[in-house]
Amino acid sequence: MTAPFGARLAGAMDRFGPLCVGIDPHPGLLAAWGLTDDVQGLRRFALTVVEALVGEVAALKPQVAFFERHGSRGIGVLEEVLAAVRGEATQVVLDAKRGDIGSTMAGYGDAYLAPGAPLACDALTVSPYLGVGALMPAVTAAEATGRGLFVLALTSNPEGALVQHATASDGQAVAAHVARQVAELNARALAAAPAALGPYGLVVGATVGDAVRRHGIDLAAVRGPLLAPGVGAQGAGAAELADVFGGARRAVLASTSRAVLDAGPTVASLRDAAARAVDEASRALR
Ligand SMILES: O=C(O)c1cc(=O)[nH]c(=O)n1[C@@H]1O[C@H](COP(=O)(O)O)[C@@H](O)[C@H]1O
Repeated sequence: MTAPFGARLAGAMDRFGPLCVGIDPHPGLLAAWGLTDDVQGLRRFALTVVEALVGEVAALKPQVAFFERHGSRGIGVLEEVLAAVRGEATQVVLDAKRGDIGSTMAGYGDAYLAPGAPLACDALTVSPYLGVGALMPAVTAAEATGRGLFVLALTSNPEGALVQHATASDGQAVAAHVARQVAELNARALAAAPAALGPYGLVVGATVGDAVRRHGIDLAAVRGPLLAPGVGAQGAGAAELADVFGGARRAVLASTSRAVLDAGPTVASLRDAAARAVDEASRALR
């Protein structure tokens, strides 16, 4: 790979605007598209989204659960999706939210971040709730291959607050610690290879209200991309994006799945819906 993930993503955001579209083949969406809830339907759905949106949006984000529910052949379709987007300007964020003890994280690093891995992606979503430090083998794997990670900090679902807003022994919120530790990873990576964005991002839902301000989290100091799900089906829009991210908004990659996927099954209608979502995100985050 030529440039590291943060530089590739920054380039794609400059070119296509600050939008990531999720590939979430829910059974209800397969039915709405007139597809069967099986591997054939899954394949048609996912490859139609790829055909419609590669070269149109900054990132695509396949959600592994909707591939895994079809077993090994569903994973085979995920491999096809990743192969179809690999090397394109549109980046692939694989949404697997992996998080485990360090020795197991090395296995996830091999699965998703190693060169030549069938499931290799540009960046992987990871969960820090076994400790940000436990993610280090994945950081090492990402660093070796110019890939990236998105670490969950403030998730878009209301249930996340109990854990993420909890106060650690030093009086800081758990999410603030996650942000600080990811900022340290980026500072190290950017010292070695300067770029517009570091390779380690945070996930901060567009639905989190004033949580960033309330917990004194300095998102700009992270110097990495801020993946903002919750746009569309979960209720957030332009106003919420502008409000949650404030001065860090230039680093935001707004993320939406159902709000665009609902427009299928045609390539043209998906492109139109994505173009409208790109416009809305661009205006909110300008
Ligand atoms: O990591 C994610 O992408 C993610 C984090 C989060 O805090 N909230 C969240 O909704 N997501 C994912 O983003 C997608 C949201 O889908 P829609 O609600 O249809 O836009 C789903 O695939 C979720 O798993």
